Amino acid sequence: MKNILNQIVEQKRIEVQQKKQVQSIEYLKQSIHFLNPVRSAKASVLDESKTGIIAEFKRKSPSKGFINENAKVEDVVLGYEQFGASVVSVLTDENFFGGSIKDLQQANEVLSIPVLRKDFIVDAYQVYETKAIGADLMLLIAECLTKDEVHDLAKLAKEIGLEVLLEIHSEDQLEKVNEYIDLIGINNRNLKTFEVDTEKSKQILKQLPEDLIKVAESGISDPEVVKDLKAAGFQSFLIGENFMKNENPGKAFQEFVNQL
Ligand SMILES: O=P(O)(O)OC[C@@H](O)[C@@H](O)c1c[nH]c2ccccc12
Repeated sequence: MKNILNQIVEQKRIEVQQKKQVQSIEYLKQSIHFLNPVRSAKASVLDESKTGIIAEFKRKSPSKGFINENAKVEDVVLGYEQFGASVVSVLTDENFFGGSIKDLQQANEVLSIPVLRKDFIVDAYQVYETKAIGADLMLLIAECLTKDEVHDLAKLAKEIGLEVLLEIHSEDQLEKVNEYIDLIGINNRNLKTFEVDTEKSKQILKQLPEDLIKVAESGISDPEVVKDLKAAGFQSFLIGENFMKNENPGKAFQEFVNQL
């Protein structure tokens, strides 16, 4: 049986082919020349006046179903920013996460802090698109890409002025890290089985290159876990559902941060 990640990537490739028919890659390339330079996520995460948290806007997920279907982007992300988020992550995948490019653009318009495009990037077209919609950095998921694909997509991202977060969840994916990666995320959640294991993330952390910003991703709902991961050496924490499951995610974020 196919796991969820394979299904998502298969669907994504079809989606990208369809998009290319509607708007050519040349058109996207031209439109990015007029954009502002990126707000650096690396710098924002290291900024001591902020929390190091990458707070996520996520309406639904394959593991949980609907979390907060009708949340208003501006309200949520402004709450995140106001109470000390370093970066805001916005899901743009529609089929599996209920997100959209529009959600990201709306977040981007109101925020001063950097915006991460959270999607399944498998094609150069999506890298240009990420820049064209105004995101500051993009996610690459090691599990869905070969070493060469990670290299080529990350290199292109850097060339057009995007930062790159590479997500891994096992030691053997470390070989996919290259000089174009700015932040490395260790996913506590196995995307195939949905199990969460922060102890394993701490083990992998020990083997990461010194100069990369280290992000612990997924399944975090307890401020004590953030403290523990920080003590282990993580500089940043990607948290979504724990905030989004509340009617007022910005307020939930504030309450969480007060306990750090
Ligand atoms: O909602 P959580 O458990 O706090 O997790 C956030 C984030 O890490 C998760 O959404 C995520 C991590 N890697 C991904 C890859 C694609 C889509 C989503 C994700």
